[in-house]
Amino acid sequence: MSQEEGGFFKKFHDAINQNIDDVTRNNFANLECNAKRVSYLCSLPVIKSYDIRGDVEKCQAGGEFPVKKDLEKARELKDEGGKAVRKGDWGKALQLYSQSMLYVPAKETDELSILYANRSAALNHLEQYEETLADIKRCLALGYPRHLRYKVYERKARSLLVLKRNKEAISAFQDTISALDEANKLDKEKRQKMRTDAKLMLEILNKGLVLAGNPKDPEPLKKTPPKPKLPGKNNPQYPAASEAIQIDQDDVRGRFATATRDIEAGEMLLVEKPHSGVLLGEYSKTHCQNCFMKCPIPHPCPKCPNVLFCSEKCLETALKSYHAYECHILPLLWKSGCSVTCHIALRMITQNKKDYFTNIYKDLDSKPNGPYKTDDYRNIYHLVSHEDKRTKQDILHRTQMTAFLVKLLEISGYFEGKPRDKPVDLEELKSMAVDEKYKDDVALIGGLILKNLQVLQFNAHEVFELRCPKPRVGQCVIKHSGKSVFLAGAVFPTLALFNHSCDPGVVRYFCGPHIVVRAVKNIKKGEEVSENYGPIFTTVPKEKRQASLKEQYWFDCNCAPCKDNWPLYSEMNENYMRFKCDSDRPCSNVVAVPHDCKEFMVQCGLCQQYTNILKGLKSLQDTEMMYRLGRAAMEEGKYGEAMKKFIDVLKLYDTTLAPPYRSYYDCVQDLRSCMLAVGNYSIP
Ligand SMILES: C[S@@+](CC[C@H](N)C(=O)[O-])C[C@H]1O[C@@H](n2cnc3c(N)ncnc32)[C@H](O)[C@@H]1O
Repeated sequence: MSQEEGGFFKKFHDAINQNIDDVTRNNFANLECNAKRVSYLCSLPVIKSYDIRGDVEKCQAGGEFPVKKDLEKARELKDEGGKAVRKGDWGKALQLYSQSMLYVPAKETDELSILYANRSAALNHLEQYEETLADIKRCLALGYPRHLRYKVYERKARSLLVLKRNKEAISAFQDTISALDEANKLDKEKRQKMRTDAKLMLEILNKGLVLAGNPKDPEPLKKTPPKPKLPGKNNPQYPAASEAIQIDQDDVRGRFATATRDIEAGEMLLVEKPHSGVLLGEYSKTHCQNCFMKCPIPHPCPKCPNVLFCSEKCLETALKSYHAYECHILPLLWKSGCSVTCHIALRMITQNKKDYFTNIYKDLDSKPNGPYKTDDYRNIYHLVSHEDKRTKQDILHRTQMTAFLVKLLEISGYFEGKPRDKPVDLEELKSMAVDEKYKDDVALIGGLILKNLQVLQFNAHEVFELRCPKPRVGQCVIKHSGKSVFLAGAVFPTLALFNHSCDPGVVRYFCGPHIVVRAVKNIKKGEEVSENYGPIFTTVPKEKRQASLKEQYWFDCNCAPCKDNWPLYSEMNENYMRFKCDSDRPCSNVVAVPHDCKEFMVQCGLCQQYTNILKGLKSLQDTEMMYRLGRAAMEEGKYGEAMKKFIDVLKLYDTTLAPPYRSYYDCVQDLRSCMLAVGNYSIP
C-alpha cells in the first residue's frame, strides 16, 4: 500500500510503529468502527507531534514534481521552442511550447496568449488544423496583442480552407484584412502584399460559394472517441451492464454476474466510467489527469505546473471537483511514496463536497434502493472489504495512512470547503495534528478513507493503454504490438461485482475513461460470467493460482479448471478430441476420442448412450480453414474481419467439443487480442 522506497510515508509508518506501546495497541484493536480508529490514532501524541518537514524537504529538493508556477522557467522553455522553430523542428517546438505553458502563472495572460499563438503555428506546420484553430481561439480569448493579430487570423483562414470550411475562412480573411490596419510594426510592403493576397482569396472563395450553390460548411471533426454503446438494452437495475447480465448472490461467492440468456462470443456486456480513478504520477505530464487519454496538445492547470488536461472540459471537471483540493497537495502525495490505491481512497473523497458525505452518512449502513449507479458512493461503500478477516496490524497500518491523508485534506482546505490557493508551506507540516475544530470531520471523512482503503484492495482495476506503432502513410490499419502500459488505477462499481475464474469468460479494455467488457467465449444462459483477477489456468499451475488468489483476494478458487485440475496449455493432450456427449438425455460428460479412431459411434462412460462423432467431425470440418483466414486477417491488422472468423470458429467448436483443448484456447486468445487491438490503443 505505501512502502515505496524513497517516499517519506514509510519513515512515518516505521516511527509510529516503534513508538506505540502495547496498551495503546490493545486499545486500538478493541475499537469497533473505522471512525473511532481514525479519531483515536489521530489523537495520540506520537502522531500529533510527528514532524515531517525534514523528510519533505529532502523530497522537494529532488525537483521532480515542481510545486509552483515559474515564469522564468516558462520563458526558458519558450525560447527553446523558438530555437526549434528556427531549425524547422515543429514537433519539438510543439512539445516545448506545451511544457512552457505549464509553468506560466495564470495571471500572465499576455505570455500565455503568445504561447498559444506560437503553438498554433507549430500545429499548423504539423497539419493539425482543428488543433491550430483551437489554440488560435484561446490566444485571442487571452487578449493576444492587436498589432499581431493579422498573423493568427491569416493562419486561421488557411487552416479553415484545408478543412473546407469556406464560409468561416471568408470571415477569417476579412478579419485578417481589418487586423492588418493595426499591424503597425509590420513593414509597409509586406502589409500590402498580405492585404492583396487576402483580398484575392476572398474573391475566389466568394465566387466558389456562389457557383457551388452556397453550401453549408462541414462540421468540425470530433477529437475524443465516442462513448462505446452497449448493443440492445441495459439492465435497468445495473445500467452499466447489458440486460444479458444479472447480479446474483450466494453465501460462498458473495455477489457475482450470470448470463440471463445465451451470450455470444464478442458481445459487449458492460461499459462503465470509473467512480474514481487516479493517473500515476509518472504520466502526469503526458496524459490527461481527468480521462487518462494521452495528450500531446495539453491544457495546463491554471494553479499548478504538475498536471495537464486534454481539453477544457476535462480541466473544468477536475477544477470543479477533486483537483481544486488536490492541486497543491499532489506533490506531497506523490513524494510520500503512497500507492495509487491510497490516492484513489483520497480521490473518492475530494471529488465530492463534504456535505455530500454528511448527508449520506446516517443511512450508509443500509444498501441504497433503486438502480445501481456508478457515481453513488454508497455502492462503493458496500463493496467487499473483508473487514472481519483483517489483522490488527493491517488495520493499524491503513489507519496510519489515513491519518496522513486526513492531514493532507486539512491542508487542502477540504474541511472548510475552500480550496487553498497557494503551495504548501513547510511550516504547516511540523506536526501531523489536525486542528481540534475538525475533530468531527476526522471521524467522518477519516472513517470513510479507512473504509475506502479496505474496499480498494479487492475492487480496484488497473487502467492500461496499448502502445502500437504509427500506421504507415496511406494505411489506416493499426497493428498493435501488444505492449500494454499501466497508466492509472480506478474503481468501476458494477465490474467490481464480477467474480474471478481462472478460465474467464470476458476480456476488458479501455475506450477513453470507459472500461468495456466483452464476452470472449459463448456463455450459456444461467452460467456465471466471470472475469479474471490475474492468474489464468492455461499458463499458471493450480497451486500458484490458488495461493496468489488467496493472498491477494482472500478466497479459495473453485472454478472449473481448479476443481477439475485442468492441464496447462503446454500439457493439453493433443492425441484425443473431447467430444460433448451427444445423447438425447442431457449429460455433462466428455467423450475422449483418439484422433485415429475408426468407429463413428462412441459410447459415453457416464450415460452409456452413443455419440455420433462423424456428425461432430463434419461440423468441425471448416474450422481449420476459417481459423487460418482469421489469423491471416489479424496479421494484416484487419481485426474486425478476424474477429468474425474467430467467433464463427468458436460457435462450431462449442456445438461439438468440450474445453479444455488447445485449438479452442488459441482461438479465444486471438479473439481477445483482436478486441484489445480495436479497443484501446494509443499512437505514441
Ligand atoms: C471484486 S469482488 C467481487 C464481487 C464480490 N463477490 C461481492 O460480493 O461484491 C472480489 C471478492 O469477491 C470474492 N470472490 C471473487 N471471486 C470469487 C470466486 N471465484 N469464488 C469465491 N469468491 C470470490 C472474494 O471475496 C473477493 O475478495
